[in-house]
This record gives sequence, structure tokens and C-alpha cells, in this order.
Amino acid sequence: MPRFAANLSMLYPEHDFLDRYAAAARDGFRGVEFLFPYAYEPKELASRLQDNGLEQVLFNAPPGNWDGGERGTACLPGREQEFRDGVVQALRYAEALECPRVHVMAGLVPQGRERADLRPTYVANVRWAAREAAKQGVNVLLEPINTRDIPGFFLNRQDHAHELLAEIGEANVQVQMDLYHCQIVEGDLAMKIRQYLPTGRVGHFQVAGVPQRHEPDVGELNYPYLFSVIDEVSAACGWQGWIGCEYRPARGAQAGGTSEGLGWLRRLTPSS
Ligand SMILES: O=C(O)[C@@H](O)C(=O)CO
Ligand SMILES: [Mg+2]
Repeated sequence: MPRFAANLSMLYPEHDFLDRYAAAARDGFRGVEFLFPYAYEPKELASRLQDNGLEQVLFNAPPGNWDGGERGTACLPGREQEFRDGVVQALRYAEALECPRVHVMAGLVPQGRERADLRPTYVANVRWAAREAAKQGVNVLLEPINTRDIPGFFLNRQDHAHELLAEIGEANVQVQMDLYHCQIVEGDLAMKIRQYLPTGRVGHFQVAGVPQRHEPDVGELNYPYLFSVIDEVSAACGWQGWIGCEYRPARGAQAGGTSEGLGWLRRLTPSS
């Protein structure tokens, strides 16, 4: 069975952020991920990891003005310096947290611009990020995101991401294959896992139930089957990554709500 990481931005909303590490460890997780660490000092986060025997498997580079609606700067002409400064900051955290993956969000297509016009900026920015990240053995991840959750997002499809990877041409750039987004935009998930996982260009998976982004056993997807496909393909191609549990627990911030909702995981990994 693949290794599962708790996404601390979404799981355990019943706890303060820093207490979510301990909650995840109590539930048997060995890895954690989250969106943005920048409100905290790297040392503080590193000690939470260490105290709870957890690995940091992924986090995001700064996304621009998130509260103002921005969702990344990689595709935005004129924002290159800010993009680079964000990558440098992210790599400083990656070093402190010993995290091997950083996701750089693509950004929204500005009003009146064509997606194709933004491609050169995106490719040049991600190439720059990849070369910086390679100096410390970090992989840069690109995530296609559905346009219902983030209307106007630059990168929506797996084939677009893999095409961009080829153009960027850096070995340490990979796709963050979020099966929740992929189902909403494209479907045909098992075949897409079989198509892309053996290429070595999938760096990370994320999961959530569709359509409400609750637990994986709530909604239209048959995750036990999809995990068995990931297992089968991984065994053949040697993939050893993580699956991020990036969902909003159906019980929201109710005490114990996240843990109670982990029955799907306990059924898959009875020893955890
Ligand atoms: O799928 C998501 O929403 C996240 O993985 C992310 O990084 C951007 O919000
Ligand atoms: Mg995701």
C-alpha cells in the first residue's frame, strides 16, 4: 500500500496549526504536507516534525497575494523577481524541514490574456526554480487544478503539465497528480495513472472525495481500486512517493472529526 501523508492545511481543523503534527502522528501518519509554512519560523516547524517522528513531504512556494485572490505567480509576466524571491524563501524552508518537494503554483490567467502568451514566462520561471532547487536536491512540482475550485487557473490538465515538463527540460521537475482535480477535469483516473506513473514524472499524488472534497470514501470515486492500481504500477516501475490526504473532513472542526473520518485509511492499512 502507498504511503499516506496528512495535509495539515486541511486535516485537523479542530486543532491549532502547530498541534496538528501531534494529531497526525497519533493517527499513524508518518508524513505531513501543507500549503504554506511562512507564518512560522522554520526551526519551530522542524522541531514539531522531530518531536512527532514525522517527515515533511511537500509544501508550496509563496503564491503571491493569496488573500487578494492570487494563486501563484509562475505564469505572470512582470512578476519574475517576486517569483524568484519566493522560490529562494521556499528553498530555505525546504532545507530546514529536509523536504524534498516544493510545489510552485502556476497562477491565474490575467483578464484579457491568452494562456498561450503566458507559456514562455511559465517555462522560464519554472526552469529557473528547478535549477535553484537542484542545487539542494529538491524537486519542483507542478499541479493541474480544476477550474471549479480555482476559475482561471493556468494549469488544469495532466497532458498540459507533461507537455510543459518536456519543454522546461529539467530532470527535477515533476507533476503533482491530485486525483480530486484530475477527476473533475478529465476523469479516466486509472488509465491516467497507468499512463503517467511509469514515466517517472509524477512526483506526488493527492486525494479527496469528489465532488465535495471530503474523505476519499465519500463521493463518486473508488479509491481502494485506484490505490491498488498505484500499487501495481509502482511495483513495476519502482515509484516510491507519497499520497497526500488533502481533503476537508466532512465533520469539519468537530472535536475528533478528522480521526473519526479516517476509517477509509484504517481499512486500507489495518496496522497503522
Ligand atoms: O490541490 C490544491 O488545492 C493544493 O494542492 C494546492 O497546492 C493549491 O491550493
Ligand atoms: Mg492538491
